[in-house]
Amino acid sequence: MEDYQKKMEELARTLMRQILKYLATSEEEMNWVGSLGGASTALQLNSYPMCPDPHRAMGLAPHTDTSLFTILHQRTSGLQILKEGVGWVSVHPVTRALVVNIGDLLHILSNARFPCVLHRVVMKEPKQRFSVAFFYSPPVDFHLYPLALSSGQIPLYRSVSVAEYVGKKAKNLDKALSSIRI
Ligand SMILES: O=C(O)CCC(=O)C(=O)O
Ligand SMILES: [Fe+2]
Repeated sequence: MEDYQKKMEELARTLMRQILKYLATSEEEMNWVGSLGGASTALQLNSYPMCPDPHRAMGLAPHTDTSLFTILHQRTSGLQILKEGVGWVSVHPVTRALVVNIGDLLHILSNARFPCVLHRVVMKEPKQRFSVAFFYSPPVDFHLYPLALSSGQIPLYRSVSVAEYVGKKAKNLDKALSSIRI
């Protein structure tokens, strides 16, 4: 497990660097990743027991993750994401592939260019489900705000510390993002 967490930390840092490059973040703002050496990470093992009548079983209620992003390992079906204009779409496991779910903090940081994804777990099959979620976030005292705005682009969100945002999310799950909207 420790080894897996270390590998995920390396992967998350690489991904974060690529995302910031894609967003055309300035040199100064890029230093931000350096400071993510002290990123806050968590590994969560999820188990969804088998239910003989899957129609009566609830997996995981719809939510967005509070992280920058979450790297998910899954071997059985059940995960669904909400696709705008389409509805709930299943994300089936692919051998040797990981799923990356964008969370609220990257949504804010990227000024909604990397939108967070609403997802849930449904237990349609009479089969136990396991998943391993690696949450990648800045340190709790970190203040984040929309980065890499070109001239004329307006920030959609005000600056917020990770701790403040986590508090808002705990109080008001689905209204946290809109509560910091400018
Ligand atoms: O089990 C899953 O695939 C979803 C887990 C998840 O969304 C979470 O832990 O936040
Ligand atoms: Fe999640």
